[in-house]
Amino acid sequence: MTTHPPQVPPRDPAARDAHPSGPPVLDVRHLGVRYDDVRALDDVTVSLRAGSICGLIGVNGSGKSTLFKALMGLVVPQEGRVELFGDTTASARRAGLVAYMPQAEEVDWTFPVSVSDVVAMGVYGRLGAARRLRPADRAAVADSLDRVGLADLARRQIGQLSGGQRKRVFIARSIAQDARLLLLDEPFAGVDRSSERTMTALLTALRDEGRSVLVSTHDLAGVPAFCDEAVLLHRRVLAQGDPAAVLTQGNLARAFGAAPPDAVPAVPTAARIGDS
Ligand SMILES: Nc1ncnc2c1ncn2[C@@H]1O[C@H](COP(=O)(O)OP(=O)(O)OP(=O)(O)O)[C@@H](O)[C@H]1O
Repeated sequence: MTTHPPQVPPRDPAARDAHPSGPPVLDVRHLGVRYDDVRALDDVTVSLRAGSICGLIGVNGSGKSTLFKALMGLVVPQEGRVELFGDTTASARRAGLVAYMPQAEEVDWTFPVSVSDVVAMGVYGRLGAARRLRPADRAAVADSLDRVGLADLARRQIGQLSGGQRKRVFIARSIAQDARLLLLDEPFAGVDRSSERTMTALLTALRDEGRSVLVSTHDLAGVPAFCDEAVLLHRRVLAQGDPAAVLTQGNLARAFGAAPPDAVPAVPTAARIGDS
């Protein structure tokens, strides 16, 4: 049983206006990443301003996960540079400014930690040498779990949660951390429509607080309503900007080989794109 599932908030332009565009929170210039002879990213230039949600779209193998890993310093690019909040990734991570949710299969869910332990990892960075949770830290953990509707599951082992609940635990951890930039690699993969709606509502609320989100997704039809910006990736950036301008038939045809007829934004039903 979960508690207090967040409601889908209406889009609030006033809240967006409270966070005018300033310096980018994420600034990637001419990034190139190779794995031996596989060129995963080539001359990728992307930026994201504060208080916006950017959808990262591309077929399997187009380089989305590699981009997240390069942003987190988990792969070393051969070309170009990454700046987060005008500084290096290492500095942004040390300052707790950035949180990363890898794809589910990259996480060891059998690790013997509770839901609450995982969320508490978000506050460890700001603890002193003793690394002991203070009352305020425990309150931050509890509040974060409550916010994602998982307070009742705090003591459960992380592997005993459903796929959608696990994703919400990661979001709770980033809330406890007070991260300003969330990097989410396919958070909607394998979750049902209701859980997806719960998560998009949460992320929209976090965006309205001025946080920024880069999120990879195969749910093209959901992008225009959910995202402020979109990036279409196919090893290179094929298009970026306003979702309606990015998700054109022509751009989708370039990204997916042929534009999937049910994947264009005008179609109300959600469409998921598999391997090309
Ligand atoms: N560790 C690795 N070693 C060698 N090649 C890799 C490695 N990781 C990824 N690749 C290759 O790099 C390219 C980009 O992979 P990446 O995982 O970034 O794509 P993706 O867009 O995230 O795919 P998906 O949607 O399937 O998650 C692919 O050709 C992939 O096979």
